[in-house]
Amino acid sequence: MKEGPFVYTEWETAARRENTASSVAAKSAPLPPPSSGMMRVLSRPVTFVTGNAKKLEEVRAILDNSIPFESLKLDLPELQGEPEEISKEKARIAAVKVNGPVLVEDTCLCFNALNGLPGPYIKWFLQKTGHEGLNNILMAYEDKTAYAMCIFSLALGPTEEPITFIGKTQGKIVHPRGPADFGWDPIFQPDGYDQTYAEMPKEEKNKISHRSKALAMVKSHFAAAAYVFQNDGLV
Ligand SMILES: O=P(O)(O)OP(=O)(O)OP(=O)(O)OC[C@H]1O[C@@H](n2cnc3c(O)ncnc32)[C@H](O)[C@@H]1O
Ligand SMILES: [Mg+2]
Repeated sequence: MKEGPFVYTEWETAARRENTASSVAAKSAPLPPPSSGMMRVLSRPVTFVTGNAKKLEEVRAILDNSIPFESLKLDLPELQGEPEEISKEKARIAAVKVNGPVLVEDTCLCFNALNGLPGPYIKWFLQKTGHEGLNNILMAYEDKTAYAMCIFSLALGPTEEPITFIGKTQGKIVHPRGPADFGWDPIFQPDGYDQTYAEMPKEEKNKISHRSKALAMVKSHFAAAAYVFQNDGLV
């Protein structure tokens, strides 16, 4: 089947609307010429590639079957650089491995006192210093504010430029409270709440989280692009 261009125009509008409404940023690759109205056919559902079972759990709950996707547990390399570039490169690598459309996600925890660090390196900071260590780093600063950022990158194939979707939730770093079953959830208290992510019921976190804001944009993109799946999304 012949592949047509993306329907980007409407999505761009939707993205700007979202942006104003919720301070969520969406960025795309340089846009191709306006759509001729042809639909983009994907040979199969998008593969969400992650090595993190907790992320997958949240993505499943938030998407709730709104986008046909399958998942693949694969530990992709932890890259260095600016968060958006890391996420895009991750998508390129995943698309080559899967040889098809992929969605990947990179999560950052950014301390304002440290101009955004640890950011994409939070995984190592958490592993090496733990929740208390992360608090100790901030002892040198008055400013305990931080934001959680999630960057999804969608690559429709191994040679295609990934599109990114960014969701942010503002909050502050606190001493750990609540179950320690997902990353830095116990030390992140979102603005407007007196509970940490870890203390909140899952459904509540999924309503306001960095991940749900980014996924709202992914959903808008899929709705506007109206991709057609050759096998109707059934694998
Ligand atoms: O395979 P991938 O998808 O890369 O999964 P990962 O566990 O390596 O994840 P990242 O590279 O994005 O690193 C982010 C770190 O932040 C943690 N993390 C991700 N999302 C989180 C969330 O919503 N709440 C708390 N911790 C989170 C995660 O466990 C990692 O330690
Ligand atoms: Mg990773």
